[in-house]
Amino acid sequence: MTAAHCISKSRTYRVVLGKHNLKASEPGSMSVEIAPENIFVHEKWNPILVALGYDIALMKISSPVALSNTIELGCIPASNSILPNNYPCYVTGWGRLYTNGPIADNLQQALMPVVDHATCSKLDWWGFAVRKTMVCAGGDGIVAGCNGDSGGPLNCQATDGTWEIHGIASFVSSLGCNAKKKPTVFTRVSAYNDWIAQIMANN
Ligand SMILES: CC(C)C[C@H](NC(=O)C(F)(F)F)C(=O)N[N@@+](C)(CC(=O)Nc1ccc(C(C)C)cc1)Cc1ccccc1
Repeated sequence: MTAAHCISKSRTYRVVLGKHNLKASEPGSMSVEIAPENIFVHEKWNPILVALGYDIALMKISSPVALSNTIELGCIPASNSILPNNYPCYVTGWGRLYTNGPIADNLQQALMPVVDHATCSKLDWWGFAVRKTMVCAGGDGIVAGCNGDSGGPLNCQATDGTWEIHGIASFVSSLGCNAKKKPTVFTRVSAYNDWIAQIMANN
């Protein structure tokens, strides 16, 4: 699962599993080529109307993957589950370490509390650019996702200890990744359970 805005017709993709340092060869990792017909971008995604949402895509891995201590599953949340304001989640990714900075070699993680829709859609926050099909996190003016984190997960631990992927990194402010009152905006995965199920059932 990734962001629709990461997918372009002119590129081919491979999924790399179990990675930590992108510059090292790591025994616990493996990579899988993805054929174009196995990439499913939400049909309502519009790259010039990012604010409408639908920034979600799925890739089907053709061969089974062995789970290990470096390759584990993240769970899809229950349909329409909404996390409360300040719920602790973590953004992870190899995106820029700060606005216009270098991308990370090692996978980074950052604690970013959820910002509820009521707050995130305030006029001096994201206003109408954020929909209920999105989830916001961060916005403290310090910690944020940044470009290159696109398509990455917002990881939130459920009360039973399982890790759920509540968000797919969609956008940050052009004023700067960690602009105050501009939390990182994620596609809310729990808004797309039916679409995900339909794609998986038909492919
Ligand atoms: C490709 C765009 C549509 C989404 C892209 N997303 C990301 O970088 C992500 F957050 F997912 F990691 C982004 O935010 N790109 N920026 C280029 C910013 C951007 O385009 N943001 C944005 C914000 C809102 C909207 C719509 C919802 C009004 C569109 C784009 C990153 C950036 C930020 C600061 C300095 C330099 C680069």
